[in-house]
Amino acid sequence: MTLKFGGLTALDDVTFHIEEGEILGLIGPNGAGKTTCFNAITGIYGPTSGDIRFLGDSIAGRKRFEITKLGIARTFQNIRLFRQMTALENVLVGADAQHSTGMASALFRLPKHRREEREGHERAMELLKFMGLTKRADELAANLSYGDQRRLEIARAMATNPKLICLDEPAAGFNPAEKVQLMDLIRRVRDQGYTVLLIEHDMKLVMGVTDRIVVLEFGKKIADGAPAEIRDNPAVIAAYLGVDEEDAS
Ligand SMILES: Nc1ncnc2c1ncn2[C@@H]1O[C@H](COP(=O)(O)OP(=O)(O)OP(=O)(O)O)[C@@H](O)[C@H]1O
Repeated sequence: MTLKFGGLTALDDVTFHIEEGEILGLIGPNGAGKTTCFNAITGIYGPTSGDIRFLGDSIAGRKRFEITKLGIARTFQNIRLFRQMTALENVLVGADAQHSTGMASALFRLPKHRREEREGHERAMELLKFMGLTKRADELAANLSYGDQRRLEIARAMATNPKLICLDEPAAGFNPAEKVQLMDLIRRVRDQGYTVLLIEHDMKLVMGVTDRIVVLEFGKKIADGAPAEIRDNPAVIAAYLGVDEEDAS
């Protein structure tokens, strides 16, 4: 796809694919187009030209809720939780995206709606448990620690029952020990049957957790391969020269 903002080409004829069940890393220096890619995949922007296909369907330019229903979920670089809702309620909002019953059955509390509500609650508690947040279920999201908020965002994304989950810099602000835990968590997410697309600046984390990596620079794809190939790729090394030591390590 190509995606332009006025005169600026944020994505220039970028092509890549994601295999079912893989953890794909999307990396590149600041401004390379990674978040724009996520925004196009999740329906925030439509591509200027080209196409995005998901399980055989074109999703380019579709509405966000349609894309969620088709099975793509995401987290954001800057945490976007409902801060005045509890952890559990945040996850329930995610689960609501998949409810098949509408307003009328909610108003009249029809049996199917009640069943969906009960199942949604059970699933939300399972997800909180998976994230190690069971004890935080009734706390306001705003009062959770930073790490717990990041994990809650992932739980909320998983609650929409996606096939593909897109994580935008999930390790931002984490210390090394938290990053190791996050790598383990991302692997466990994949092992539960989800496909994972990951934007991350921390090279150690990306190299350690992904099956394959796509590298963008100035809106163009400059490499696509296994972590070991990417690490030794001269174009990638050149793209990263001059960035912070932490990003390059
Ligand atoms: N809504 C927008 N309007 C105009 N320009 C935008 C918009 N969103 C992104 N851009 C521009 O598109 C380019 C790619 O930005 P993008 O945020 O996708 O990069 P990124 O690789 O995610 O960077 P970072 O690692 O800093 O998050 C940048 O030049 C950015 O300024």
